[in-house]
Amino acid sequence: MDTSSPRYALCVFCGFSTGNSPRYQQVATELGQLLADRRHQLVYGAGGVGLMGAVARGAADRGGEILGVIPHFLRSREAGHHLPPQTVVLTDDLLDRKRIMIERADAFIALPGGYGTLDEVLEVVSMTALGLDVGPLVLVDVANDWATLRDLVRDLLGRGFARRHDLFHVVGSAEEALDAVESLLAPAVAVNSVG
Ligand SMILES: C/C(=C\CNc1ncnc2c1ncn2[C@@H]1O[C@H](COP(=O)(O)O)[C@@H](O)[C@H]1O)CO
Repeated sequence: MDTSSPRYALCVFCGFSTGNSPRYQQVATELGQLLADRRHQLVYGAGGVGLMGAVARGAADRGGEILGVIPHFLRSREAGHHLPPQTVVLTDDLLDRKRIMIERADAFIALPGGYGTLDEVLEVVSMTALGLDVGPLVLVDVANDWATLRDLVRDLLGRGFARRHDLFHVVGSAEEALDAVESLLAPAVAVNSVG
């Protein structure tokens, strides 16, 4: 087995703030560490602050491979003082950043965040709803963070403005998130396969 190349490129969306509880940073760090331990590449928004920084430092501490994608205008604002080593792709704007992160990823994991995170999550949700196979999306609940999104989906379904309810998965820990994406990405094994 080739152990040098990453297994999957996993894009993590999350806030450039830390949130109101230390638990958010703990989970973000753990996600970065586990992602690297399991030999996945981290694709993310190239930030060194907030949860973005915590995920990246977690991955870097364990020798993980990191691809950061960020527009020129955000680079100094979101780099902070503890940006770990990574390959950086500079983009002209936020739309290009989002497109490149989505193109480069096999699957998506979202931690809690603000408007930017919500925008990225909804981009993947709406692309999947349109039948574009961008990869599975797993949301990590740290403190019931995704309840309002689930309520919104229920509301859209109830009012006849959405048809699919299976556009993302919600889990309760970093480990469950990685278990979920790995099983969703694993090639199906044919029941009658030999060897
Ligand atoms: C696509 C455009 C506006 C929509 N807003 C955003 N789109 C993509 N990324 C964004 C947007 N606003 C902030 N961001 C970045 O997301 C990261 C996480 O931010 P959060 O708000 O803490 O969740 C961070 O890098 C933000 O800069 C305009 O064309």
